[in-house]
Amino acid sequence: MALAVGMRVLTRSLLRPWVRGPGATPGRTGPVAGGGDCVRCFGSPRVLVEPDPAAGFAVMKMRNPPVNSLSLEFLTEMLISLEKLESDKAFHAIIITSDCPGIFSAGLDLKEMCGRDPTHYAEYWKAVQELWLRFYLSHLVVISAINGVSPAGGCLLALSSDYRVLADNPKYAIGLNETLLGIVAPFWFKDTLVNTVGHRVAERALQLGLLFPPAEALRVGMVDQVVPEDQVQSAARSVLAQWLAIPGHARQLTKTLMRKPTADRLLKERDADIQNFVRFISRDAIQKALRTYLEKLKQKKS
Ligand SMILES: CCCC/C=C/CC(=O)SCCNC(=O)CCNC(=O)[C@H](O)C(C)(C)COP(=O)(O)OP(=O)(O)OC[C@H]1O[C@@H](n2cnc3c(N)ncnc32)[C@H](O)[C@@H]1OP(=O)(O)O
Repeated sequence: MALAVGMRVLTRSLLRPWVRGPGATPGRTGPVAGGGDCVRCFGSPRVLVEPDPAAGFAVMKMRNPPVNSLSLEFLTEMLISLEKLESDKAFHAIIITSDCPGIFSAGLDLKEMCGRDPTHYAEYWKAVQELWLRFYLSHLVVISAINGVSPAGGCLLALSSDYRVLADNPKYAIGLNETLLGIVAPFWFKDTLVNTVGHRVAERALQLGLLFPPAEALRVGMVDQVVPEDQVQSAARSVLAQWLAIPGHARQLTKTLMRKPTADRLLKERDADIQNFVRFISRDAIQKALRTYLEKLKQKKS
């Protein structure tokens, strides 16, 4: 409920210029790759959308510095931008990438899961579920141009897309590392990974909390392509051409056929999954583990 209200308010306040249409008042302007201003860009404080309606796609850039952690506000803004693009017939695809150097996304925001009350945990988890459901089932082609490290929730976001291009930098590891934090990836994180890399690879990766460097990620099928760092965006654009050449209705129905059973598992148990999360995350031992982990991240600097 709170999420729905939040989304309505944000939609009205942040995206109005685009709602009037690309031919009318331009949206927010900003620098784009290759120089110049992007007169049609729109978005919100944490999500910049660079639309190319003539080519049928938009680039969604995550910019929630320093690490694109998926806070409640950030999740909400991403959902709004996705909804906007989905409801505009000019768009058939999005490329999701990061505006934070070296980081695709650090995953769920640990501060949303630490030292808060059960109502907050429930609201947050519902937003996390919603993000996954919407990206996983989007009728748009979703390509991830992964230009940084992407642990846990960052990896889940990438796994929810249809195709993943990863920059070839040994620092850009990707994986579901929840066990390293002393927490357990929920069944729908696990299902998404199994659907991508198969049962055996997922079983080992999940138990050990493995973060795969690019060559390994490619080998196990966690990503589809590894390219030199300066070619991630162009490679994502190139691959889009192949996806967009397929008749849209056939591709969309096939995507639904492949993914709906996995999404339905969560949809059927959504409230129970929220209750489980709230119970689990509220435990003293889990709160202590998260605090210790956050502390370790801070100490790393000194
Ligand atoms: C049933 C329960 C299931 C719950 C499922 C959870 C899934 C998740 O996604 S849990 C989150 C898992 N994420 C991680 O383990 C990543 C943690 N972060 C890192 O490893 C590193 O930050 C990085 C490799 C992403 C980046 O390293 P870098 O050296 O560039 O930056 P840092 O100095 O480490 O961080 C800067 C700043 O950001 C804070 N931060 C980092 N990650 C998170 C996060 N996930 N949530 C909130 N805040 C985060 C970090 O503490 C630093 O903060 P300060 O500047 O205040 O010290």
